[in-house]
Amino acid sequence: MLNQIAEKATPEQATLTQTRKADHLRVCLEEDVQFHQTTNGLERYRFTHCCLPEIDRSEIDLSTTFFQKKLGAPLLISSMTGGTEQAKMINYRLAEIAQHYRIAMGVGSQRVAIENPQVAPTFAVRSLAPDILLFANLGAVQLNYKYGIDECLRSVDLLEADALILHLNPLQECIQTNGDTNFRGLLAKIATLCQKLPVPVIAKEVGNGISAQMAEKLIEAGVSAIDVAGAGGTSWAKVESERASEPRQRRLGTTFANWGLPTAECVTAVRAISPQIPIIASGGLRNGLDVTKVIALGADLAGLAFPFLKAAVESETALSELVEDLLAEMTTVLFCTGNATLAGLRTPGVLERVTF
Ligand SMILES: NC(=O)C1=CN([C@@H]2O[C@H](COP(=O)(O)OP(=O)(O)OC[C@H]3O[C@@H](n4cnc5c(N)ncnc54)[C@H](OP(=O)(O)O)[C@@H]3O)[C@@H](O)[C@H]2O)C=CC1
Ligand SMILES: Cc1cc2nc3c(=O)[nH]c(=O)nc-3n(C[C@H](O)[C@H](O)[C@H](O)COP(=O)(O)O)c2cc1C
Ligand SMILES: C=C(C)CCOP(=O)(O)OP(=O)(O)O
Ligand SMILES: [Mg+2]
Repeated sequence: MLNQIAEKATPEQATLTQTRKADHLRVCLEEDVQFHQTTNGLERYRFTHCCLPEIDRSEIDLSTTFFQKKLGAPLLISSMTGGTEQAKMINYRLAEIAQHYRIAMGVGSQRVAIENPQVAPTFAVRSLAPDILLFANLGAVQLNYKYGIDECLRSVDLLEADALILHLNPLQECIQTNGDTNFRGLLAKIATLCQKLPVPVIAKEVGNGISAQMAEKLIEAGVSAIDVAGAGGTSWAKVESERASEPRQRRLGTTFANWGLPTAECVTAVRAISPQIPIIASGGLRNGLDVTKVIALGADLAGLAFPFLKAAVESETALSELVEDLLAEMTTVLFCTGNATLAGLRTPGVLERVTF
């Protein structure tokens, strides 16, 4: 086992990965790395206001199911962190809030724990959140860098996860110092993994979006859900640009700062090619109005990363206030569109494209 690890990561590499994890938290929290020119696209949609809802607001039900698990609301704390002491504190706080409100949660890439098993406890949140829908996370590209079913299984087992998220981040790896940019032949490897892994595989971008064409290929390969992670929120070209020490590499990041497919476009396009595939919408969702809009557009779950990070580092109170605000906003949308449940949001005419 130790030989196997040594073969896949030198101690230097393991330390570099841990430093990168710390950098990602610091840069996201301290620098402005959000998209500005490119938006999530949801401003193009408006709910049709209902002046006479004929329902009691207190009876509105936000619950839903995803992968056969019941959730209190269609919310996911998107994959973010692990591998450092600060990451551990963040993951533990996130897990406690997820358990309290019965919402879904992902952890950050577990590559850092494959390279250095000592940091595995920074991810191990299952005991704090025994009932939640919990997602493991690895980069798909690692399948081209000696990772296979064993590393995927170890990541899933560490969390007792309900599914494995494979992140697809070609732009980020281009800007990242020594990024992993051999993406050749990955679709076939993803297909093999989907067959062998005992839990579902979810394909996820990191903020540049998944097109209908690529979603079709991933579904064909056997993934059980798509997290579009579109443009409009955290820009990973900006994050890696901030980390880069070489001026020309920084420039590459700023040139591509606004690259990607807006989240709203991804959700509508992916839903159009597959009526059944479970869709997670994420990328730039910042309030309960955004969440209900993506549900109305055809998503099954809505993921938020940066807002949960900001609240988690602030306090447990900030985290519960964030969730309470999201729930109040979602409830208000249901009430003011005359719907008692989320299903009603997909009724034709409830969400309209703004035409003027
Ligand atoms: N984005 C980056 O990381 C960096 C960008 N640049 C350069 O800056 C220019 C624009 O960069 P680009 O990334 O494409 O665009 P940005 O996403 O940075 O900005 C686009 C627009 O958003 C506005 N904006 C920027 N920051 C904020 C903020 N914190 N809150 C609200 N609005 C904001 C700007 O308005 P306003 O003009 O009023 O600021 C601008 O109109 C380019 O020439 C780029 O090369 C250079 C270094 C880094
Ligand atoms: C600090 C931080 C670390 C992240 N790390 C990961 C990761 O390890 N794996 C992954 O799939 N996505 C990762 N993401 C990306 C988010 O899951 C999400 O796709 C992206 O940030 C867009 O969502 P947002 O606009 O709500 O932040 C990370 C995001 C943040 C803020
Ligand atoms: C941070 C995001 C958005 C995705 C993963 O980034 P990394 O490229 O640092 O992840 P690993 O190589 O450690 O898997
Ligand atoms: Mg990587």
